[in-house]
Amino acid sequence: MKTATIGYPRVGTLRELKFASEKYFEGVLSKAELQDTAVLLRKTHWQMHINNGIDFIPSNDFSFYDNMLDTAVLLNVVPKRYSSLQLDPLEEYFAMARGYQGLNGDVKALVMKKWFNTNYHYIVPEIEDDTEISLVGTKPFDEFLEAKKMGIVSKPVIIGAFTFLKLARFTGNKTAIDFTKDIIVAYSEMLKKFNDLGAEWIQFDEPALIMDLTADDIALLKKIYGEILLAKDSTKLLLQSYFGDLRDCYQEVTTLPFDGIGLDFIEGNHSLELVKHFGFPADKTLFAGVVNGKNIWRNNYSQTLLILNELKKTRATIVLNTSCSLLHVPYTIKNEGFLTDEFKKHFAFAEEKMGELADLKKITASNTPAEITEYIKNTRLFQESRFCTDVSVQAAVSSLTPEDFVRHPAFHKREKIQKAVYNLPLLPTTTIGSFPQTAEVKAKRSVFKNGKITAKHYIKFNKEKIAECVALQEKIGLDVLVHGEFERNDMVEYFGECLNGFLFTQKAWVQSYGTRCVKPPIIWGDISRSQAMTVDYIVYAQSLTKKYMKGMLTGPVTILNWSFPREDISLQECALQIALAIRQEVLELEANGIKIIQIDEAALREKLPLRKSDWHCEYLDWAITAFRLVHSGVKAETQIHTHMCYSEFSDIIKDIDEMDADVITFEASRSDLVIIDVLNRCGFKTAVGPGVYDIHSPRIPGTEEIKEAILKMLKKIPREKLWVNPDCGLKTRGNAETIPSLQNLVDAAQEVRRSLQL
Ligand SMILES: CN1c2c(nc(N)[nH]c2=O)NC[C@@H]1CNc1ccc(C(=O)N[C@@H](CCC(=O)N[C@@H](CCC(=O)N[C@@H](CCC(=O)O)C(=O)O)C(=O)O)C(=O)O)cc1
Ligand SMILES: N[C@@H](CCS)C(=O)O
Ligand SMILES: [Zn+2]
Repeated sequence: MKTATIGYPRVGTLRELKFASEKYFEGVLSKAELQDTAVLLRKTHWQMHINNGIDFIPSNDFSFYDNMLDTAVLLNVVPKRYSSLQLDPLEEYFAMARGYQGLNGDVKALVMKKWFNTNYHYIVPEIEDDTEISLVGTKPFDEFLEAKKMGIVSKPVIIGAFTFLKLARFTGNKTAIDFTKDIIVAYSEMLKKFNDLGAEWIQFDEPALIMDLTADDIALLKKIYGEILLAKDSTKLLLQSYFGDLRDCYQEVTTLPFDGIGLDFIEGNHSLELVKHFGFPADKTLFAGVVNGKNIWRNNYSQTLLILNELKKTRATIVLNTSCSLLHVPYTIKNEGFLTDEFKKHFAFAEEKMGELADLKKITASNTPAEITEYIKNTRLFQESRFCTDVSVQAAVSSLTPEDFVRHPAFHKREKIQKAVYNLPLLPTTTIGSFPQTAEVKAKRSVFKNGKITAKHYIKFNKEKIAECVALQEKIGLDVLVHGEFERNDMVEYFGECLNGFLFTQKAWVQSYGTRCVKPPIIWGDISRSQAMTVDYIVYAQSLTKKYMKGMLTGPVTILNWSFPREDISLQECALQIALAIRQEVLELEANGIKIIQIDEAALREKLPLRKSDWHCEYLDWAITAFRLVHSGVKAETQIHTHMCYSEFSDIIKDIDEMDADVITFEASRSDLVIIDVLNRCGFKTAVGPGVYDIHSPRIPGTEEIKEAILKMLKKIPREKLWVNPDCGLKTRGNAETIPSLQNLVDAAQEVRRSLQL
């Protein structure tokens, strides 16, 4: 069996692309220097594939920001507000990704959304009525030729036409169907061009096919590929799915004349069943996603062989593949100096996963796989005990009763009590928690972590930052203050470091969006809290002001979803363990006089199963209850806030209300406040703070712009329920844009209060 990967990380083992891009944005690095970094990274990644003997090596998986954005540019899907800036192509590309504020104009960034059920974010292409989709770009061809120069006939990877149209946003009256003719022409030309360049295979990524599909979707799929496939010459076409199974279109896909079909046997719960039930055409190649592209635990070879043995029965050619792009895992375990081999041997990051593919190739080639050294070693690993249980934690979870998940008194009673206690102005202003993580803050943490300064020195520094932050917020005139989160490297990793049961890494970076990366902690064992994690800093921050200081925590579902989870216990069990630990922190904050506590559940929507039928049974029932467990023990007057980064929750609005928080803040500005209508229609009880400006972009929103957003919200949301805040935390921003943006926010809220005589 041959081996393949769907795509590879691109940010660089030491985040070279991040640093080069950020220097380019600052004007410190030239375009040519940025391109040099990109060339070197691509070369390195291809070489890694060669070193591991991978047969199908991807190209065009590289991106300066995001592959959906790359595809939009390739297809001439550039909204006029960007093309009219008259920037050079790379600048125009970054203007779409990050917004632009400069000599040529002032434009917001395109909408950014979660990439399926991952912590990666894509840029949403915007198709206007007069957009002319056509193949205008050259990136995939250039990168194919670049690989060819290294002697590699790579497998170009392109977002497929179906997924592109399904994820795009149509801003006028036209819909996907009005653009199919043009997109078919563009993709057919692409096929021809690759054929001329000598590509043996081309991979069209179609993750949208694993979602619930309507009859119209299936008709669209058949139309698109029925025609694109007519343009096929000798270059073979691989339809690659991932993040689930093709249960709604398996027969259509296997009937179309693709040369290869990529199926996910990790997240695709029905994939094996579909193959067994309907068969798989013996004349096609089955790219079998058997190595997990999302989690970092080692592959269990004996279990994988069971799947492969079933697949062999189809008599199709089988290629050993990852379940999705390796973009979602870190580069290599080799760089982890702090983890001992006892731990490391259980993990496989991107590079090690290629090693696993190579092992499986060797094992499957043998008539006596059980005698192959790699197989024996792997079997032993899975027989070993991992010493990761804590019986007291397990007992605490199993003794939970339904009453532990209910907060008293009920919402409306609490609302009245809190109104009387807090005496906040209408439209209270606040922020989401973090303030700019400046170079100074990161450098101080770095020297602390490297043992060059003492804990005492580090804590003193953080307290100085907190004091500055509190003074700044008072000066600006915000109503509810935050401590700024200067002590946190990340809102999840920080808690992972404080809690028992987690492992953390040094260089295991994974791209989240653009130049932003995260280092997800690893859930190794049962989770517990042995000491307070935030209380000292929050209590200190509260001591500096008469205003309310929000305690700031990350919720159990988000900690779980943004970590690498265990595979030996259920996600529900793990979420409840974390919930019990965070609950203790909530109660300790309350006992220390903190009246308002925010428990971020930024990632709650993210892991909602991609198919509606699985929402409740597989997720919401335990995710919402885990959150409720965290705050059900507080007093009526303690105000619980939560925050979600994305407003993509119209369809689970009742469940969000069921979280029973007192206030929820969320992203709304980058998605045109659509969510506000939904809140209005469904009689949402929780008070809301829909973000009035986008923090993912460096542009400074004007007071008028923010006033407009507030007034628009007030048309749909009762004034007693509306909070005014940015979209998300300010950690990625600099002080230069944060201070004027927040001042404009406060000025806007005050002007609205005056104008409406609130
Ligand atoms: C809110 N979001 C988050 C998501 N996921 C998370 N896990 N966390 C989030 O906050 N998902 C959705 C959204 C949007 N996504 C992100 C993702 C990442 C960031 C971000 O700001 N990332 C930072 C890295 C943060 C971090 O871990 N910092 C560390 C390390 C800092 C560092 O680079 N240190 C240098 C040394 C510095 C020196 O010596 O001067 C080094 O290690 O080499 C820390 O602060 O300690 C990023 O820069 O990408 C935001 C939103
Ligand atoms: N409290 C966090 C939430 C981000 S989603 C922050 O402000 O960064
Ligand atoms: Zn957020």
